[in-house]
Amino acid sequence: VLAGVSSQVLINDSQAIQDFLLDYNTRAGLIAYDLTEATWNFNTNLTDYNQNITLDKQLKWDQFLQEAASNATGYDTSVMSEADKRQFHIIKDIGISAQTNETKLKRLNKILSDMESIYSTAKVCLNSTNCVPLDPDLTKIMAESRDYQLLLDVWKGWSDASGRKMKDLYPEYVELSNEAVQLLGYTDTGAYWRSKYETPTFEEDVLGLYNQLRPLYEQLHAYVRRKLKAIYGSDNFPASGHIPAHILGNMWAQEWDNLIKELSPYPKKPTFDVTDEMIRQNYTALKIFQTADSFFQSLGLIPMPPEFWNKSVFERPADGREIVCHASAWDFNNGKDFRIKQCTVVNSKDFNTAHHEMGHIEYFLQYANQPIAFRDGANPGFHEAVGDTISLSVNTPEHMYAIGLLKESIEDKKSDINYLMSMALEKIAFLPFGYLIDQWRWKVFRGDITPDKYNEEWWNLRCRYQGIFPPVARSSDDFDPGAKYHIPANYPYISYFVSFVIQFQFHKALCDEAGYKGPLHRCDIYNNTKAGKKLSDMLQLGRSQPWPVAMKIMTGQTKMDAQPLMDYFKPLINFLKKENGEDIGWQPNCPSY
Ligand SMILES: CC(=O)N[C@@H](CC(=O)O)C(=O)NC[C@H](CC1(C(=O)N[C@@H](Cc2ccc(O)cc2)C(=O)O)CCCC1)C(=O)O
Ligand SMILES: [Zn+2]
Repeated sequence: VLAGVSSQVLINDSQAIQDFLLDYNTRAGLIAYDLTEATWNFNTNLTDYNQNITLDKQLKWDQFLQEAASNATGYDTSVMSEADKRQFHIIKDIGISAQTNETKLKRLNKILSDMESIYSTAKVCLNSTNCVPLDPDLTKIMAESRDYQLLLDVWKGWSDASGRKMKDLYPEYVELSNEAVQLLGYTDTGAYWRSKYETPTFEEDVLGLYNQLRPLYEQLHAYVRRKLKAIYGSDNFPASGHIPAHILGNMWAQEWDNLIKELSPYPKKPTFDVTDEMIRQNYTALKIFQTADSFFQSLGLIPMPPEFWNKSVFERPADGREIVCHASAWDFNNGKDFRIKQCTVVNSKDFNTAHHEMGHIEYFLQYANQPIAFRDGANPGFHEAVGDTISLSVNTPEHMYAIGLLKESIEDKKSDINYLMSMALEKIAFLPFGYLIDQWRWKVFRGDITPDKYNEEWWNLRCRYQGIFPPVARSSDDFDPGAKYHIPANYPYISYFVSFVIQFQFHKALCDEAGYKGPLHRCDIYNNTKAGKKLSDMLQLGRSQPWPVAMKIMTGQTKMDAQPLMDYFKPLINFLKKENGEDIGWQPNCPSY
């Protein structure tokens, strides 16, 4: 007997198609608002009560998506416009919400919620009475301490308090997530995540970009290694050439700009770190966001709306409640309510983070009139690049001088090198980290890395790509990937690697549009509404077109291109090549103890 082939007649009436889309957008907006509100309440007050409400709303949202995706298959896309075809495709492409087995879906959502809670409430006891969280305490120690052993205790303590606690949840998550996306025809979760780029050669493209940029990282790594050897003594540095993972000013060694005072090539010249001046001028968290908002407005972009100022959380609440301190930007899907949650500390790092988060909000605002299916970045890297592109202008000595956070701008070549070094310690240092996180996860989702090898393979990638190594032997009970927010929070990460490349393309494009002629690293598009218009023309598209269309609107061409980044840092790389000579590189494998 033939399997019951449903010979359903596809609906091809144009009015019926428009009615479906209108109904979807209306209902999706309301249900998404409910879920976002509940998730916000939970993230800003991590109680079981709030978790249960959030999980209940999540299930309702998943079931709505399943129903809409199922109904959408009843329509004949061959009679539709390209735009409507694209909407229907996205409406059907519902990811892990596709899991129709309610028990499995609830278990998957519970595991994800629990992993993020474990991370966000983890604490390290510095002594028998003082146990402190990552934000701001451990972050501050990792940034400011130069005590090798204290840094080691905090680094190990954090991994024990976070990653170890979720070790057994992760394999279960992987299995349930893969099973869900396989219902949509994806081979595994990594394939589903990569499909957001709509680029068949995406993995090769990012590998190509990484290989192009690797020489810049090798030069920076060699310079920093030599400087740190002088500080900590060469005993702690193995012959393999790796740097201990805990002495780079950051819990994950992903950005090294907290070491600028020790690493500045010309210590007698300014380092352009504005933290002290911000404190001297009594900057508050609110003033940081007002300053960011005024830059966006100077470009003619949309100002932060009243709800943003009334409902955002700009500081860790003082009432002792547990919250998710990891910064984030929220779109409540009603065209009016947009918020940032950030446990802001008054320093230059959080000043930049505020611009990064506001970049997300500006994107939300610019595409608010798009149908819900199109309210997303042209690709996930675009969403991450908006705020950072603005920050490339904001961080210039010229701009910091213009807003009174620097008493002087750059007056000579040495200061210029110091500035490029401070930017390289954030942008070049990040590249291998931004690349490797999802190399690990894509392999885990594919089954190329099994649970018994999770931690070993994590460190093989960290040793190989970052040229760092774990300062204490790792045990089979460790789960160091879980010590990095985006793993328990289930955020794809390659979007940041893409962003760190394309933000320099965007910066160059906007500087060209503004008629700027000087070196790229000194360009500040402040007050330039012509550049602002080019940016908003791209942002308004949201995800309504494939990202090469958005890239062409911004840069005149359709590809990711590392050249603007390499041009930006050229003077520094020349300096480093002279400084480093032949003392560069490291063995691919981790050093043995
Ligand atoms: C509702 C919701 O969750 N929304 C999403 C946004 C969206 O998808 O709409 C969101 O808010 N994600 C949070 C995440 C926070 C930050 C982050 O995690 N950054 C990476 C990498 C990095 C490092 C340096 C840098 O300059 C830029 C990025 C890290 O710190 O490792 C913390 C500091 C900066 C950005 C973010 O904003 O991307
Ligand atoms: Zn972001």
